[in-house]
Amino acid sequence: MSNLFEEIKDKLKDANLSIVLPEGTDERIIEAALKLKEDGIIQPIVIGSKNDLEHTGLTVIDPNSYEEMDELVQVFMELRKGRETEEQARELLKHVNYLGTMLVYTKRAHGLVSGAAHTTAETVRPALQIIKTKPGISKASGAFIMVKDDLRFVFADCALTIAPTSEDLAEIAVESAKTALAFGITPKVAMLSFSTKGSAKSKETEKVVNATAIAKSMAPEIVIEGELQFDASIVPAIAAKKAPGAAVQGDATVFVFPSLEAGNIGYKIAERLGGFEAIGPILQGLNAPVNDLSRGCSAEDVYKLAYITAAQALI
Ligand SMILES: CC(C)(COP(=O)(O)OP(=O)(O)OC[C@H]1O[C@@H](n2cnc3c(N)ncnc32)[C@H](O)[C@@H]1OP(=O)(O)O)[C@@H](O)C(=O)NCCC(=O)NCCS
Ligand SMILES: CC(=O)OP(=O)(O)O
Repeated sequence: MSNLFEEIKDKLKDANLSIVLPEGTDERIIEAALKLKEDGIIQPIVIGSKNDLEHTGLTVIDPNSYEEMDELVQVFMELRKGRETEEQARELLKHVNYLGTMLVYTKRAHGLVSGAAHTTAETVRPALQIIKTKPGISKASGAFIMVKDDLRFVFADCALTIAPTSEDLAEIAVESAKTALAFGITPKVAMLSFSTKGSAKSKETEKVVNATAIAKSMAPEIVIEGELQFDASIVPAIAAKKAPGAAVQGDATVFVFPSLEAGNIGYKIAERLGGFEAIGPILQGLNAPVNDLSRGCSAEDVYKLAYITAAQALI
């Protein structure tokens, strides 16, 4: 993965991109912003108090004195088509995540990383309302790149859709395969379940069976297999027993979890017990890159996610 970051930095060298970090009151954010500034590859823009942050030498936007706030309020009201009054819009844009998201929407910044001090809902709701999903994508989803030594996997959805339908899971599978490709991972997608190839039958397993069929029809060029238990997706000998002839033979690289419960719990177990580094959640399917952090993140996580976010802006 260290190579991946070197590759990313190399690609970004002449791109002149800026990433907004709305949580200027969090020490981890400031530490990461200073490191990004020192690298000189992407420009961090921190939202916070100019007085408190003056000594850092960082580019700071202060919601209380931002000279372009009136313009942002007008743009926000236009895009929200009268859902908020001007007073409500002004109030919302005092929230750092709304202001940061508007900076991205109006192309004053190329991407946003937040969530060290906010919940996922507080971080992503402005992006869902303002930046919205790409044409043809019905729901955004959140993937993690899981890294340990030379192993790299994509786990999804670990962040957004609480109870995905078969259609949602299929879309998550295709988007996750694209995320894998974008970060140098050859996608082999496992649609996870507690059943392998009909070993159990229930509405939950049927949902994954249907999702697999839909995903295959959406992207016949991608290797997608399901329904698979985790062991059958990652251990060749178990795949040979439980799923002989399946397109994935213990060599899956992209794991699509059947619900947010499974995905969020699964990535944290791999991270905290399995010793994997969890980079993300990387939001997939949005019109511009906005990425959430776990509140348990380190300054290093913020720093790395800022590079990943900038790399998404180039895709
Ligand atoms: C993602 C989440 C915040 C959206 O919830 P919400 O804001 O209550 O959703 P709402 O139904 O009010 O929708 C708000 C807007 O977002 C849009 N939206 C909601 N979910 C979306 C999705 N997955 N993709 C794209 N847009 C979505 C809605 O269409 C709506 O847009 P509009 O205002 O333009 O009509 C919610 O599903 C959630 O809390 N998920 C779990 C997050 C979490 O805690 N994850 C674990 C830690 S990572
Ligand atoms: C991604 C995630 O689980 O975020 P948090 O730990 O902040 O809830």
